[in-house]
Amino acid sequence: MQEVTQIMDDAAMRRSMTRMAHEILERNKGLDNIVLVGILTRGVALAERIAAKLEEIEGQQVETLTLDATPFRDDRVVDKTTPTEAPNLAVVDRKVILVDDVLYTGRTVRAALDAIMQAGRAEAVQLATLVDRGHRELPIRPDFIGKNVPTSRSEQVIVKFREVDGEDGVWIASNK
Ligand SMILES: O=P(O)(O)OC[C@H]1O[C@H](OP(=O)(O)OP(=O)(O)O)[C@H](O)[C@@H]1O
Ligand SMILES: O=c1cc[nH]c(=O)[nH]1
Repeated sequence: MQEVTQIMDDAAMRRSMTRMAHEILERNKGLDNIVLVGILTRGVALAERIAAKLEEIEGQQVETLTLDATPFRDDRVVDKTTPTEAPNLAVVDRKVILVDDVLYTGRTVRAALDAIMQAGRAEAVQLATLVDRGHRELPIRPDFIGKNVPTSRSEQVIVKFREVDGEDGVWIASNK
């Protein structure tokens, strides 16, 4: 039987995203030259939420770009016979904040970093995630974390965003 437990409601998510926005501003001393790059699917929703919060706090717009890291993955079947095209992302000389909803093995972020490098040389790349659930397979560590959630590998973290899923919240699903 699957047991599903909610660990963040919409208010908790909102508070975490607000804190992350403040941390981004503090670390970067403002928003100059910053671009948020959201990884499909829910990283994009998170990036847009954080961008809206940054704008609310600073009164300055921040650009949000969308990245599909799938062609750059090393752990799912992709066509290796044709070279992967560099994504059309304006990152050259900008401070990129890579955004994803869950950080687990780190393989999605590795693929995203590969995509960003191919798009051009960013001034810096920082990583923001709503949930860090551990179990990294690569030396990747987030700069901005909504919530650290210790998990076992058999569990699943489910993040929902209103824009994508019709509601906001985070759940852990485990098989009992
Ligand atoms: O650190 P990792 O082990 O790579 O796992 C994290 C990734 O897994 C989920 O994406 P998923 O692959 O389910 O795609 P989706 O967001 O498009 O549903 C999540 O949104 C992260 O992108
Ligand atoms: O538990 C997990 C692992 C990877 N990606 C998710 O969205 N949840």
